[in-house]
Amino acid sequence: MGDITYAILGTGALGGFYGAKLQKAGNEVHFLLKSDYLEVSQNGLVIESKDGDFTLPQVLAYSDVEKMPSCDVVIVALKTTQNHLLPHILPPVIKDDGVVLVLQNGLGIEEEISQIVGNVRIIGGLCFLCSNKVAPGHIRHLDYGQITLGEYKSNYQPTGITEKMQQIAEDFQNAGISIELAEDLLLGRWKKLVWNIPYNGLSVILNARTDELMADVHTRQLVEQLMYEVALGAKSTGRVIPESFIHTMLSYTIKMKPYRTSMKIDFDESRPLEVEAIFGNSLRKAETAGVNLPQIRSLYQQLKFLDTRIIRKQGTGNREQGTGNR
Ligand SMILES: NC(=O)c1ccc[n+]([C@@H]2O[C@H](COP(=O)([O-])OP(=O)(O)OC[C@H]3O[C@@H](n4cnc5c(N)ncnc54)[C@H](OP(=O)(O)O)[C@@H]3O)[C@@H](O)[C@H]2O)c1
Ligand SMILES: CC(C)(CO)[C@@H](O)C(=O)[O-]
Repeated sequence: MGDITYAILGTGALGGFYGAKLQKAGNEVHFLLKSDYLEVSQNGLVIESKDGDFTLPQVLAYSDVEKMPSCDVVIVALKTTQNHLLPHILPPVIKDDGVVLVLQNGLGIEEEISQIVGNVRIIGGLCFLCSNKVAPGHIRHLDYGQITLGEYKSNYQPTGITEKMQQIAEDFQNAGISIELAEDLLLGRWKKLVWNIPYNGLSVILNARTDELMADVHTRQLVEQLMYEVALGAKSTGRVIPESFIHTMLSYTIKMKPYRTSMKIDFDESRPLEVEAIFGNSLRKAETAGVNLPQIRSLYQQLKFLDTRIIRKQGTGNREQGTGNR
């Protein structure tokens, strides 16, 4: 049994999958749930995975953070559209010398979290994972799973490889989760956006899967142009994404099983979209450095239109941070 205790805030496709793997390997894991709480507290979690199916008939499930113990590592696995909840749900579950591990997509989230729990360490994780929640407490892991970990320091100064990163990496690796350690979290986050910005955005706007976007000469070109614009964004913050990385992402996606991106799934299910964390924050970071990213801005404007329509229909608020009027 590992010594580090874990809390999972958001037991969905990603949090449910990694949390279950950590528990299966013998770690103490506390799972926060919302609509699946009753099912999971009674019947546990079911994981269908390309690496082998398993069930955890009993898990430590909670519907209220006030009932959870404070933990060494708190994994933020909500959709970023729910991050407005963090000032309320994060402080009660994190130990004073604990670590917040942010496994969400997007940019600038660690900065936002440091405003809430400035006294604890924050590590970001870029998850190359294809996983869906198919029923309450039932996760389907389709492909990949590697996480790139990088520690946050104010203004995203590179931290190098820290001992904390190595300790957490060890637990994840023992649980069968492949880990890469990054010296520079901001560079890692921009690199992940090279994938998420074109595919998440275009899959929604053009109603297409990744294979369809890659099969058509025009959309393939558009994907590539957007990737280069993400690299420009990275450069505006002093980070260099080599051209070879863009080629790697293009061929990685061609080899990928036909994939409906998570933003497309959210759109199809009429759930709020992670527009601000992925697009808005990237535009704002580049803009602060005096760089305009017109093609990304165009995606952002279209996605905001669609997102606003979803939110109006639901009558609920997507309270993702951001000015919302780029
Ligand atoms: N899935 C992937 O393969 C993947 C890959 C890379 C990165 N990511 C990123 O990982 C993050 C999480 O994505 P996901 O795919 O795991 O989303 P998800 O399946 O929607 O999981 C989020 C979970 O948070 C729960 N939740 C929402 N509000 C809550 C609350 N107030 N209290 C407790 N639980 C609450 C949701 O429960 P309800 O269903 O009850 O609302 C849901 O189960 C996103 O930033 C995404 O971009 C995902
Ligand atoms: C990029 C990805 C499809 C898997 O590599 C996944 O990490 C995602 O949706 O962010």
